[in-house]
Amino acid sequence: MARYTRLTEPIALITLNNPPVNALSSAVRSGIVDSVSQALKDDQVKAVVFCGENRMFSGGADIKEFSGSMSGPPLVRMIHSIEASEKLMVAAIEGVALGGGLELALGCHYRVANTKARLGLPEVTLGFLPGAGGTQRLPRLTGITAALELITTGRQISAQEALQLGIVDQVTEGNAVQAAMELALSVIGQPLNPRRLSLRPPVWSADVDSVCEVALARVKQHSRGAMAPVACVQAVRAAAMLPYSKGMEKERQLMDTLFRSSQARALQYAFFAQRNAGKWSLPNGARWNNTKARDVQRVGVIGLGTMGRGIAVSLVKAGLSVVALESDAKQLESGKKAVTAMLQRDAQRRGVGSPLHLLTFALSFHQLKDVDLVIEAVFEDMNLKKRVFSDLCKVLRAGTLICTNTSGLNVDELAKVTDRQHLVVGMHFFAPAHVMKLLEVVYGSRSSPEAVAVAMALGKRIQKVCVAVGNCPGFVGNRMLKLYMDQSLYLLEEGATPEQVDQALEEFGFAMGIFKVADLSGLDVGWRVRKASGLIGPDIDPVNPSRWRLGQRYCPLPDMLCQQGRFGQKTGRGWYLYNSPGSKEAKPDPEILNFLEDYRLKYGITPQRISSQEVIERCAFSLANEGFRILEDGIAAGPEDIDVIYLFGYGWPRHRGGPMFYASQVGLSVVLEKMEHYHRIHPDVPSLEPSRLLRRLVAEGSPPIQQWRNHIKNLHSQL
Ligand SMILES: CCCCCCCCCCCCC/C=C/C(=O)SCCNC(=O)CCNC(=O)[C@H](O)C(C)(C)COP(=O)(O)OP(=O)(O)OC[C@H]1O[C@@H](n2cnc3c(N)ncnc32)[C@H](O)[C@@H]1OP(=O)(O)O
Repeated sequence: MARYTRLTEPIALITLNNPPVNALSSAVRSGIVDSVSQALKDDQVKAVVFCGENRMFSGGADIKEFSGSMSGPPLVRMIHSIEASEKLMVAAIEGVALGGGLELALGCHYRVANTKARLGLPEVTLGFLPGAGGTQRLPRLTGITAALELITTGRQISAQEALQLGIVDQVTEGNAVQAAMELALSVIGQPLNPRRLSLRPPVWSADVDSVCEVALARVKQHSRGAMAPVACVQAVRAAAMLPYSKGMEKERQLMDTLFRSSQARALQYAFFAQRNAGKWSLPNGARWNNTKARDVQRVGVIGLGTMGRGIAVSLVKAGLSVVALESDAKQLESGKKAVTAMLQRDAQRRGVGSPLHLLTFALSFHQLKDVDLVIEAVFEDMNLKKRVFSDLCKVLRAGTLICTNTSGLNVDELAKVTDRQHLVVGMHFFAPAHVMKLLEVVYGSRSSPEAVAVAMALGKRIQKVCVAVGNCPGFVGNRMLKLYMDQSLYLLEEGATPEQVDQALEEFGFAMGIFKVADLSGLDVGWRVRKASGLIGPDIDPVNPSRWRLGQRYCPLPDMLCQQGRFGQKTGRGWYLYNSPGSKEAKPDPEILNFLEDYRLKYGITPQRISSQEVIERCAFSLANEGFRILEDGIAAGPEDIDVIYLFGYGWPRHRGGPMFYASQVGLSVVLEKMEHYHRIHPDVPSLEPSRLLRRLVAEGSPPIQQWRNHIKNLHSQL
């Protein structure tokens, strides 16, 4: 796990060997300790160079170990003894030096990095802080301001930036191990004390307190209730105010608290859930590792509205060649302008050449004849999409995949109009498609494993977090969203205000409350969908609309707002008031409060006091309850996939893991009890009835979330 090599020069090489990222597992730490002791015992060895196998220094401490009982040599002590060693220690950084990996390098007396290396302390993203001395050593190298920024954000930096900040001593285009050896030979014998960071005074900033206050205010504003960024500021402040040993005590204290927190558990769960999502599986047994994806080079994008533009930009940025099609010249021209401007801006920002040569704009389907895959992104209308699909079949080569960017329409129904049902899948992007990371890849009943593999691989290539999901109305994300939205609306009927609901959700950690999100997306979008689905029609009285549709409770409030032309931000009025159409600052609107009061009076609803706790329980538990139904139906392969969808597509706070993880943390029996309670009070809302899977998991002793997949398998095998 750490290989010791005695070189001909007076140098020993210690190679960390724990693929794929050389994480500092207990075995690796033991290997390092043994190797260092071997080097110290060998009188001929004057210097030690640390490096990683496969040109990868280290991805840090082994995150998997954090959920068990930690054994082996502690990282803090190991790094301390490396720093205190009487022999010269040099880190040769290639690939990445992250977290504990960088902390190990900071314990060395010199650091050399390859130009392509990336360095960082991302522990904050896992719910704690660089607890192996990173909060105390880094500020002593870079000064407080830079250390605060790096540690509180977890940002990874290039070798070049690391050199500018003083984190590495040398950057090389060539082999970092070779360069580290040469550096070692040139400094052997020089005093080591000045190189021991723990002995250095911190690089003082004129006013540590005010720098830390500013940092604290910034992290509080962005952290949405996450504790780790705040603790990171406190630890770095200690580095500036206290001697090293006291600073280390503070780091340890803060680490102890964070390490045990549910937030750290949630963030570490999210780390693995995200990586797990790529390991897709289908109910027929096809999986990521038994299905080959063929290569895609040329993609057609149909429709250059908001979604199509974002999709085209994402594809071109990843180096794919794109044919973008519109139905008329005017729309093509406006799409072309927008896509070109987005790509040029991006190239300018990143300091790279413009990729516009990869783009072709077209008005005729015939120009798509050579593409490997098409993504249809026309208006969300089944008949229109069907027309596009059958037109496509007339021009596409036999093996070309047809993907639909629908947010919830039936993929099987669309596939039926084609001559290649096995090559049809959904690719549900989220707006704005060039920014949002999530991609739901929707397999229909006839989609071939290869088609799913191709869509997943393409999604990964354009840097999306892809989740394979089954075909049902709304798929996973929007199917759950509907119930979340319904609950929020019922809360308004029962006495809450949009601000009150949003405030509770934002305090919980959502990036934005649901009513602000609705205003941003445009209330008319849902209105159109409800009209198309027959929920609103000529038989509904527009003045006194019924609160009962299709056999269950229905809230007509959003329809009534739309009738008043209140479509949200774009019209300057929605659930909130805006200074002008298009402006973003949402202000409470007294008109809405009167409107809600009149509505309750009209329907004889006595307003109740709604607590924040009730808002969270009804919204979050409804999401989880529907998540359980999705698992029962086999639409998602596991709870982690659902959580990834909510983390990357719906602003669920990462430090709460996702709705399914949250339910597991609150306790499944508590969630069951609450759902039973709310269903008793609101029997007209069938979705509040606890799902079968939730009941079953509780009956089986509420197993940890990592075991739910087995229970679901058993449930399916009994059906
Ligand atoms: C009880 C109270 C006690 C309290 C006190 C406790 C004191 C304890 C002190 C401990 C001090 C610890 C201080 C240090 C902490 C850390 O170092 S935490 C880890 C910090 N590092 C990271 O966050 C990096 C995470 N990894 C990445 O960002 C990326 O993986 C990568 C390294 C940049 C590589 O990316 P890519 O090539 O895209 O590959 P991936 O798909 O992401 O990963 C490949 C597989 O490797 C697994 N993996 C990656 N990193 C780690 C890791 N650090 N530990 C374990 N496993 C890791 C990843 O899950 C993938 O696995 P598979 O999916 O199985 O292939």
